[in-house]
Amino acid sequence: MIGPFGLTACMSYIGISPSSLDSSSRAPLIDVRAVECGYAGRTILEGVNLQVHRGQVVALIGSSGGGKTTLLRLMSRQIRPTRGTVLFDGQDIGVLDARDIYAVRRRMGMLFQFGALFTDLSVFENVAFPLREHTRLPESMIRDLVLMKLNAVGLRGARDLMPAEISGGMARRVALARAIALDPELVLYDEPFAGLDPISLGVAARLIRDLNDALGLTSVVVSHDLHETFAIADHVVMVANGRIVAQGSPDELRNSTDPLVVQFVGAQADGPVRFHMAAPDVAHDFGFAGGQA
Ligand SMILES: Nc1ncnc2c1ncn2[C@@H]1O[C@H](COP(=O)(O)OP(=O)(O)OP(=O)(O)O)[C@@H](O)[C@H]1O
Repeated sequence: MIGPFGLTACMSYIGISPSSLDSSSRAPLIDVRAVECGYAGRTILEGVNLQVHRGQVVALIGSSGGGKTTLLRLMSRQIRPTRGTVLFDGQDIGVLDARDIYAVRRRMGMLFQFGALFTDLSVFENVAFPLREHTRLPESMIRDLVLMKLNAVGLRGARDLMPAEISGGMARRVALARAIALDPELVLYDEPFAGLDPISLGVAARLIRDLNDALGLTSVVVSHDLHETFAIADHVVMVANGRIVAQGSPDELRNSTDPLVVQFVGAQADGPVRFHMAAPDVAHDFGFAGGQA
């Protein structure tokens, strides 16, 4: 009989080290050091230092366009820093070759913005997909693992449904089951609550926390929903204008007097966080003389 979430035996059977269960290790799982990066020569993040400790739920918050998703992309080596290093479990992932980065990514689960399910596959097959892609497990083991993951998100009973037959909140939970199918050590979530009603949102948030603790995961969650995020995070990191401008426990951020934090947590449009993206002069764009904007 296999337990509710998956066993060490299953993990080693599919070749994954259950090292996340080793709480004796004090080195951070993710260590972002003095990183600078950007797209097409445009610098987005600058001087970013961030440690994600094992077992924690870390929330990345901040205004739109501040660089939160870019930070997740760095952690999963979808992009490389132009300066500085990103260490995963002590390894500089910026210098790994394709084979090694593939091995590292197997230790990460990702639920990226609007991470859609495959519409022509059942709920069961969606969760089975990474197991079929990345392992050679026998069908009976795949079945047990898929049902365990679906059970963990409360949807074992939905296994035969198609994505079109389930709600948005349920689809997000199936995507979560799929993200943890390979028993990752780290799960990266990009706006996992986007578009959910308040009840589904609360359920999804609680699930992220519970799965994190039950499976010995480490989670990084980008979210605009401060209420739910503060309720589940151990550590909150605020990213604005390409820099980390504040970090601490949810209470520390709530009680902060830093104008940037106060502006964001208090949802004020005006303040130190730029509302406008850098753009040509207003007078230039609208064709009138300077000084009249
Ligand atoms: N693939 C890309 N190519 C070029 N520029 C990009 C790319 N992805 C993001 N950017 C730019 O990088 C900046 C940071 O984007 P990013 O998506 O990291 O911000 P964010 O904080 O996650 O925003 P949001 O909360 O709106 O998702 C933005 O100015 C964005 O336009």
